[in-house]
Amino acid sequence: MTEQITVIGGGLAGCEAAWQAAKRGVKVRLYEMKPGKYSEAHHLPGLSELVCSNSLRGDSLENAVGLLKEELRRLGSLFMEGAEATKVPAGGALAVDRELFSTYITKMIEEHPDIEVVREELTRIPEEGIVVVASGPLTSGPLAEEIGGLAGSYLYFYDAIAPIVAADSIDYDKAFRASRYGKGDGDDYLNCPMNEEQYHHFVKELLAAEKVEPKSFEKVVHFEGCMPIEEMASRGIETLRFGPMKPVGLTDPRVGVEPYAVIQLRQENREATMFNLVGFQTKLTWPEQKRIFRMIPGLEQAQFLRLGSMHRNTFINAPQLLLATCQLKSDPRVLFAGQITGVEGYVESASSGFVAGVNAARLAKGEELTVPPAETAIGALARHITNTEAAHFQPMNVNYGLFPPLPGRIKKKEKRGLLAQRGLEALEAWLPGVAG
Ligand SMILES: Cc1cc2nc3c(=O)[nH]c(=O)nc-3n(C[C@H](O)[C@H](O)[C@H](O)COP(=O)(O)OP(=O)(O)OC[C@H]3O[C@@H](n4cnc5c(N)ncnc54)[C@H](O)[C@@H]3O)c2cc1C
Repeated sequence: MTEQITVIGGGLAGCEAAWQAAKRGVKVRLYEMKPGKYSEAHHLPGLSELVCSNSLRGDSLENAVGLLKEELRRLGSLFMEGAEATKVPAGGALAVDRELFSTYITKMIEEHPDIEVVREELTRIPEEGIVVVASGPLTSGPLAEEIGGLAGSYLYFYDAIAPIVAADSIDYDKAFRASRYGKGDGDDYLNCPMNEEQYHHFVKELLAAEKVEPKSFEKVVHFEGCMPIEEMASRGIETLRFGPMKPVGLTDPRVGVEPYAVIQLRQENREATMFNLVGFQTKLTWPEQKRIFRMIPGLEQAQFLRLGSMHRNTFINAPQLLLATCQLKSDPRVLFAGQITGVEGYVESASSGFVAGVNAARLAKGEELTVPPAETAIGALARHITNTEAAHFQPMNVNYGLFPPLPGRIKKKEKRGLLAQRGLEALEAWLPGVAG
């Protein structure tokens, strides 16, 4: 019986999987190719790097991602421990200082006596032993080829990243502090207001701006939750005003009314020296980004610390290839976790890493593998990854349709509260002692 496992990739899923397996008394060898080799989207040398937004999204128990986070908290997830320790103000959302977050997780993993971190690119899946593949959407080329061979094929779609500006380059006479409907501390975001004329001019310029074109042989498929801003704008003049530029619930205190449209800036680090443009992921060329985004009131003199970009995302056809335990049907000693399974999002990736870590440990110890209960958000996610082809394109929300039916005549919000309660009871039954 092997009591050692290999994890490939020290991202959100890989670190959570390694942590959970080690917590269960199994030795882990974790391979991470940074800092020797970086993907196009990774920049920090540490583990568990958040590549785009620094937000882990809503923290309320009334939405799927909030439920997932609460379950992870109760399950003793390292991801949530790191997030709590490094959070920054973000209204009703949970956002973190990405450098502190990565530093925190790296330290915890590196100092764990049962985890050995090997800073090397793995180009092949080891032929023996239990392996968790968590190399992410930007899995390095040779390994992606190998996974393609093993899994029959792999797929891809495109993702885009939002720009970050320096706080001291923002014009605070124009930008105002407020969070939507006064959530959080009520002033967690900076908001750049636009009037109707400015908005129309901005959309027109955005549509005409030069974009980075994909290579001719590449078919560009975007994930809806990470749609480039210019792509959204092309769907209709009002689309942005009902999307990332929505003014609802954001009153400009200087005039006492909601602006016609708003660009929100979210604090990026603890020192509040950087802000990201919320929802402004883009594939405009770099000079065009500077030109167009400096049209935003308050950002005329903006200094860009990071510009937006677009990346290919690799994933396997999980519904066809994986069991809900995260195991590869054709070779059950190999488990997959994180975005390479087609699931999308930081919290979702960490959640799937949690399930893979628990199951890899069980496999190493000769125990029976399980899927978290269907009443839980983490259980729904595991089923969602493997049951639905559509998982690749709508995974930001756990599919509530997968939960068992509840008694009729309950309002939606109450239903979700009830699910949370039932979910916690089910969690306790799954991993006794964790949900108390
Ligand atoms: C461009 C982009 C923007 C995104 N924006 C958001 C967002 O705003 N919000 C959100 O919730 N989610 C976002 N996501 C999704 C989110 O990043 C991922 O879901 C999450 O980071 C994936 O976690 P992971 O552990 O699967 O992969 P990662 O966090 O990418 O970790 C994989 C790790 O494996 C390493 N690695 C790769 N190949 C090898 C190899 N051969 N050998 C050794 N190590 C290797 C990499 O260096 C990396 O550290 C975005 C993804 C991308 C690509």
